Amino acid sequence: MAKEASQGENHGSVKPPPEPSPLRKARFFQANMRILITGGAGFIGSHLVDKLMQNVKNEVIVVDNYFTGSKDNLKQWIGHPRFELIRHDVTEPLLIEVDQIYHLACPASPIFYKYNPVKTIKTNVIGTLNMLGLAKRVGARILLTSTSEVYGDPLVHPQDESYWGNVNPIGVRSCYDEGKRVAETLMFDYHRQHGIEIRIARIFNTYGPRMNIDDGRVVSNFIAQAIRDEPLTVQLPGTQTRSFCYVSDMVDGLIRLMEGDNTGPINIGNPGEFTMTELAETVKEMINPEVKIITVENTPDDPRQRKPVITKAKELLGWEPKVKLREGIPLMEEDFRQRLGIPRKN
Ligand SMILES: NC(=O)c1ccc[n+]([C@@H]2O[C@H](COP(=O)([O-])OP(=O)(O)OC[C@H]3O[C@@H](n4cnc5c(N)ncnc54)[C@H](O)[C@@H]3O)[C@@H](O)[C@H]2O)c1
Ligand SMILES: O=c1ccn([C@@H]2O[C@H](COP(=O)(O)OP(=O)(O)O[C@H]3OC[C@@H](O)[C@H](O)[C@H]3O)[C@@H](O)[C@H]2O)c(=O)[nH]1
Repeated sequence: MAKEASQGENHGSVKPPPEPSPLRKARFFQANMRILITGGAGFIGSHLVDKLMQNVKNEVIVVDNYFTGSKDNLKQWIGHPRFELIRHDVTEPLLIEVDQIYHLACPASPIFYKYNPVKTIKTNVIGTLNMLGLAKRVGARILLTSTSEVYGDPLVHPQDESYWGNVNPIGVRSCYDEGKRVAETLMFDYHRQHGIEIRIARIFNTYGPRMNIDDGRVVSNFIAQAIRDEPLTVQLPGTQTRSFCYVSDMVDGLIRLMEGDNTGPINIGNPGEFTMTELAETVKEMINPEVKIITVENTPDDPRQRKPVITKAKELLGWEPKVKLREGIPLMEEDFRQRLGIPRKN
């Protein structure tokens, strides 16, 4: 039996994991840890690279197809002897030797994941199968960045990991929501059938520097709009809620999950809950009190409420978020102002 503890109810019997590379057991030659990050040129992925590269015992390999990510996010590491960057689409098989896989590759902003929904499903299903196949061949541990969207438009509030969700299987968000649900299923089937060491993080809305300025997600939209003196676009009804986690807290949680003994799924998010109207008012007050707030049409199936229960993350990972929304917004504003070339008014 694998030693790690599965979360949730009965996950069935688990085969022993495949053998990792003999280098891991070498007595005299202690090799570096080789860590693959799929989607590492994106927002969360590039912050994860920064953190993992701080450990001189880590070698980091990023694969990305640059659909929503950019080499710019990794420019400080290009050419570093412990860093490699590969242009690759995870829907194609990948044959490399690694010890850990952080599998993030997938467009995350609704406007991007809805742009080519069939590709989004392929990325979640075929991409995750390919990464699990790689994990099986080389005996690597694999972490999937799943999402709070597996809870759909939740009928239970706040959401803990035992909730099975309320997802429309045929809606415009389903390519992402159902794609991630299948990805979680594949992770557990490879775990039970082949003994793969898996970790599943259910990430709640995350924000911070380096988000695409035209990413379309709410925090980046509001901050860019406030800086550009454009009205903040609250999608109706404005009473829908989200809970926003700062990216450094998120990266800390992901690494703790990877290094710990629990498969998950584990919610990683900040339980501070805000309506979109409250968020707009906060951004207005903090960045540009002159700016207008307007309401605009929403898109179908927008979840009405979302807030994580993080008891498991606290108890099993010793993790909880440190950065409050009012502390994170100025850090993101600073980054956006630099990239947009718009200094603060006096
Ligand atoms: N940011 C959030 O609020 C949030 C919330 C829940 C889950 N997540 C998950 O975290 C992960 C990262 O999200 P993010 O916010 O950094 O998004 P992002 O769009 O900035 O990053 C995703 C990265 O994956 C790459 N990618 C997409 N499809 C690919 C493919 N087929 N092959 C190779 N690379 C591909 C993109 O180019 C990009 O660099 C995603 O899996 C997302 O579902 C994010
Ligand atoms: O300009 C905007 C953009 C968005 N919104 C609203 O803000 C809320 C959040 O929308 P976002 O697009 O930022 O993100 P969502 O919460 O809908 O989805 C996200 O959830 C978690 C992750 O898996 C993904 O990053 C993404 O799917 C929604 O209610 C949306 O209607 C606005 O009010 N104005």
